[in-house]
Amino acid sequence: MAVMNFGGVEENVVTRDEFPLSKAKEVLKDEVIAVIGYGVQGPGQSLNLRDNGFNVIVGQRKNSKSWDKAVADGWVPGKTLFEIEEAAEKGTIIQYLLSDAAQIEVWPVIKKHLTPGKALYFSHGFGITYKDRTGIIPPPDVDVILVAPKGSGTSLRKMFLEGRGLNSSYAIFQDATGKAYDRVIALGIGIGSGYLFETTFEREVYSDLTGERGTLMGAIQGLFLAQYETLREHGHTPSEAFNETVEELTQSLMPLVAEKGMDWMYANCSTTAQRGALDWMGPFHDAVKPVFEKLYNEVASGNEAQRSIDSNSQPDYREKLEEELKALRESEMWQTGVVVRKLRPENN
Ligand SMILES: NC(=O)C1=CN([C@@H]2O[C@H](COP(=O)(O)OP(=O)(O)OC[C@H]3O[C@@H](n4cnc5c(N)ncnc54)[C@H](O)[C@@H]3O)[C@@H](O)[C@H]2O)C=CC1
Ligand SMILES: CC(=O)[C@](C)(O)C(=O)O
Ligand SMILES: [Mg+2]
Ligand SMILES: [Mg+2]
Repeated sequence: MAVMNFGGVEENVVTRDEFPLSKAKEVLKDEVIAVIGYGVQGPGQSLNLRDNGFNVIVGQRKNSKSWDKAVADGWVPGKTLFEIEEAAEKGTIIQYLLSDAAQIEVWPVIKKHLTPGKALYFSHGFGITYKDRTGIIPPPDVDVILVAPKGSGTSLRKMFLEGRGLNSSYAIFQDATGKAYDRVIALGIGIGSGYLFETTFEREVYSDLTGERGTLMGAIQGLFLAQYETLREHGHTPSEAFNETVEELTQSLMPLVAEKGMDWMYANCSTTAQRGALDWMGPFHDAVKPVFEKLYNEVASGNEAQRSIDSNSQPDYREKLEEELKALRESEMWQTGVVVRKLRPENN
């Protein structure tokens, strides 16, 4: 484990140099890794593990779209693809990658097969941290570990195929065997993480729920829409409003931020833009800070988790989500986006 200085604060990180794939394979050579669930993280993690040469099987409900997808991805029924219970029985490491709500429902089945010495692996601190609400309380004689890729399972797979690596956090909740550290890091490297940074189950879920509701997904749409509406209400055309809100950000400016940070992006814009951005970042910060504070409190109190459990436990929750996504997709702003994307020269 390396101690690295992040802007003046020291943290533990594990890199591939220090814990190479060969070491990960040695650590896990006698393990059967059962990846339970084949939604978004399941495919990314299991395919990367398989391509990296680990002994991995998939557990998924039969007669589901995800089962058919697993077959299409080369998992073989009866050999490497099983019903959830059978996979849980065969696995010495159980990667619990059902949706967080489904994890509650299926828990009794998984628990039954958590015999001494096995490891239970999560990619979210949700089930364990909110145990009073999820009922997920593992037996004391198994390792309980976490690797949380910081991005979509789709990106985890895509970046792996490009020879890159998404970073992940890792945590140990319970070390029953004395092998939890080696197991968690080996799995983190095996699924294709670029590097791993240390956390706890609680800090992972609090930061993750805040991030996705905040800047990563919720806040960004709120911000985009507020600016788009303002421009439209003042007579600007859809293409002008969209380009000035979304397209320029994703195509030109965010890649500069990704490359060398915010000051670098600023420095590559006009001095007029720099003056204005430096003046207006304060008021925007002050306007949204109270919303972030409220959001964090809702996460830490468990209210957000409860809302997500309640809505995801409805039988028609997928249909309802799809309806809301459809409304987003059909809004003027995102319909404008469809046309704008088509106009990118590389897309035609
Ligand atoms: N989606 C992502 O990229 C990320 C997800 N995570 C975490 O990874 C875990 C898995 O998340 P996703 O891949 O998004 O899950 P998902 O929502 O795509 O669902 C995974 C699987 O659960 C199965 N499933 C749903 N309800 C079921 C039920 N009642 N009984 C049996 N199976 C059922 C589905 O068939 C699907 O294959 C969660 O803990 C999530 O928070 C962490 C980082 C990113
Ligand atoms: C992709 C990811 O890490 C999220 C946004 O936290 C999630 O899908 O839960
Ligand atoms: Mg996340
Ligand atoms: Mg999340």
